Amino acid sequence: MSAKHKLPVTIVTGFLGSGKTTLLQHALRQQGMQDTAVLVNEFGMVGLDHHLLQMVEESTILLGGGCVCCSTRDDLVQALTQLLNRVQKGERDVSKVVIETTGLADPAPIVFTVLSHPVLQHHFHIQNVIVTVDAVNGLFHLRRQPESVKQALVADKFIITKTDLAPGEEVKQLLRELQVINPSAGRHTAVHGVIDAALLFSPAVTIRQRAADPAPVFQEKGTHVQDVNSVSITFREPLDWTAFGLWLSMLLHAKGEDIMRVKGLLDIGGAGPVILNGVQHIIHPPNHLEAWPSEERVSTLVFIMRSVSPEEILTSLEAFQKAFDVKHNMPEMEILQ
Ligand SMILES: Nc1nc2c(ncn2[C@@H]2O[C@H](COP(=O)(O)OP(=O)(O)OP(=O)(O)O)[C@@H](O)[C@H]2O)c(=O)[nH]1
Repeated sequence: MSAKHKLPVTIVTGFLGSGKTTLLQHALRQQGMQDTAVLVNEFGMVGLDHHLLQMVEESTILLGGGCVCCSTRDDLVQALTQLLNRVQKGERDVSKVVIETTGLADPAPIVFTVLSHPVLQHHFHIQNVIVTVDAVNGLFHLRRQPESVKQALVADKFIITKTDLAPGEEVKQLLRELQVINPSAGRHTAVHGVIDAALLFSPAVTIRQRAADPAPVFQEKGTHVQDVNSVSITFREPLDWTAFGLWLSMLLHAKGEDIMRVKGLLDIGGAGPVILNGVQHIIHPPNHLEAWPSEERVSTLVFIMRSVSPEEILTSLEAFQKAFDVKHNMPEMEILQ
């Protein structure tokens, strides 16, 4: 396959909760995006993003649990190889591929995998590395979370999200820091994911040799997850939304900086679930879905945190239930990773 016939791959990365899924949901609905194959990778075994993306792109593939940059590159190879087979047999029309990474991924190994794999390198090329940066938490993440800096370093385009929630001066400061870290990357803003897909997916002009360098890939393999915990809590009966909200607010108030991400698909008694989205201490307005994505109607809550143990979360929940006499709803906990 000649270079010009290789399928373009766009990697969408960005720190936890910075708006990757929101950006893609919006982009995939636009004209010219119909033949896009989407691969989603999530930290922790419970994937929720693919449910959201499936609403716009029915063939969204969820890569296995863990982080695509260190533990599941084989999954990535497998998923791309399978996709290639289907395209070659004429079973699928695909004009581009999008890989949404976890919020903790180092995108360099993903780029390296595509560029160096003996089969993939002949059929795919990396067109763009898009990095979403949350205007509210971006500076904090760049200073505290090494993964956030690694993502910024390989960006072809920064998409600054949530500028509706951040003061203009903070946004300017964030832009200045990004300029210092990676002056060659383009910088754009998107509120609630609204951006022209043509601009988002236009080929990057930056040079990628740096990201394709294999050396850091193996040195850094897996290191970022060392002090990160992830836990999934399920409830088999509908939740009391008010009591639940109170508990979560109290928990985030106490541990705000160390709980990096909360995501939930919650049964609060309606026809469909509520999607809960928290980033650091901010809980975004919940999204009510009309129907459940699968037959099982179970509330799932996923926490990703640094320096907080899964047991602390469960103990806090149980203490709250006891103190407020919340009946039923005994949680089941599964420690991920
Ligand atoms: N106000 C506001 N909220 C936003 C914006 N972009 C995203 N959000 C909200 O931020 C939350 C997290 O967004 P996601 O798109 O799930 O973020 P993500 O990067 O895919 O999250 P992970 O996959 O967990 O890393 C959701 O509640 C979004 O609705 C924005 O520009 N403005």
